[in-house]
Amino acid sequence: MAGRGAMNTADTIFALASGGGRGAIAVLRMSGPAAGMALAALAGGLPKSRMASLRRLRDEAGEVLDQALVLWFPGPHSYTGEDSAELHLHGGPAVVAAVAGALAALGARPAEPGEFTRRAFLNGRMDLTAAEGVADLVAAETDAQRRQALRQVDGALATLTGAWAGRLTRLLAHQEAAIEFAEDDLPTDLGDQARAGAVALRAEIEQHLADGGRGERLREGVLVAILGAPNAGKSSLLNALVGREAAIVSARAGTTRDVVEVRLDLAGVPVTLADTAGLREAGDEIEQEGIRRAHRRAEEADLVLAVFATDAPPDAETLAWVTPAALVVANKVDLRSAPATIGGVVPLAISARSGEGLDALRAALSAAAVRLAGAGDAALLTRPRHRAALTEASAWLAEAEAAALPELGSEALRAALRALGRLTGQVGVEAILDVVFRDFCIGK
Ligand SMILES: Nc1nc2c(ncn2[C@@H]2O[C@H](COP(=O)(O)OP(=O)(O)OP(=O)(O)O)[C@@H](O)[C@H]2O)c(=O)[nH]1
Ligand SMILES: [K+]
Ligand SMILES: [Mg+2]
Repeated sequence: MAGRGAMNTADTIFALASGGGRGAIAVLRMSGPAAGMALAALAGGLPKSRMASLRRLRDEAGEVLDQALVLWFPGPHSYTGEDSAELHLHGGPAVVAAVAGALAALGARPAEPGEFTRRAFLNGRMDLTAAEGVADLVAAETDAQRRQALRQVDGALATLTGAWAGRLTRLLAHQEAAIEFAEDDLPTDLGDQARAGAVALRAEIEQHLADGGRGERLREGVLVAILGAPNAGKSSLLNALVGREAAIVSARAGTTRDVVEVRLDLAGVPVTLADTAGLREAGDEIEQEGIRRAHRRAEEADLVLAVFATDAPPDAETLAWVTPAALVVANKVDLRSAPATIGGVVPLAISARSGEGLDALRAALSAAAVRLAGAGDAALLTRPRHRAALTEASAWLAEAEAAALPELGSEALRAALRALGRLTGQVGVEAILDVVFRDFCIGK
């Protein structure tokens, strides 16, 4: 066993690559050493490479299972790097089940989630960040997410990391040379050069680390918590923003208890909008639990939307959440005009009932979402794993800069290089493979 993957790559695997359920066409893909044999057995011979051919598929008993387009991708120039095939079947569940049964009878086994891409990585067809990008692309719900994932598939993060690793390798060479020359008692500034290079490189890495977590947030979605006193109109506002009655609205204070969450696409950024229980001291046990949940969600939120109603004075509980980072809303301007400021902030004047001011609020929310998550067009870190690797590389560079002896500096530079290698999957891969591929879907 090569040690790079826990699953046996001697197996030939297959999986439905298109979505489950009934569809016009279902794509079954397979990969592995027996893919050619299995395809030939099913289709009565191997078709031309990478050309779609219409074939009758038969099982071992000779029964026709379907008429399908079949594609043959001999390795190593395939997605996985192995011999692979695709069967474009009629999309009925019985057809898919019959063909899957025939493949199993030929010795292939159902693939694990992410196993195709895992094999592509193991066979050097892509680096780890590109593999992660594939998972993100499949999961992308919005334009900005799609752009970010595609950039990562295209190698934006790997290219950046590779360039840093190249520079580090040169620094290391300088440092090693400095050690050699020092033994020969020759004066040299190679060590100083290496040190200066480390300083510059660390500054660049730190700049990327200081990205405000935008890439990660775009992957996960931005969380916006709607807070306010009972009856401020939080649930009405949520409903108005999503255009449906997602939350119960009533004239009774304390209507909302559980947190009600809806998903919105704002300027290509996925946003979860959380409606919460109105903040107040009074109320029964259930309402108090609701208020605790409101506070918890607000603490977790990337953005707080503080809602006040023009027909009541601003309440202290909600005012406590008004910060320069919060969006402040004065609702019910159809009843009374909005105050100039609330808690020192100019509020957005809206009416959840008449719709006044909602476009401006939507624009403000979109701008905040893009500020928090980016638009998907930079080579950003998209996972905690990336951040951890770069943080470690930066720490080792700092160590190299401070090293009292050139030998210690060399050691630290080498450690920094290893940290960068972990990001793209060149080093230490055993420990992270399962983490990376666990959130893939089956068939990818
Ligand atoms: N006139 C007017 N009434 C509104 C507006 N928005 C909400 N209301 C009314 O205010 C009352 C409370 O609205 P909700 O949306 O339930 O308020 P809430 O903040 O979710 O209340 P809780 O869930 O109890 O905390 C309802 O009777 C709404 O119809 C508005 O813009 N103008
Ligand atoms: K209410
Ligand atoms: Mg409510």
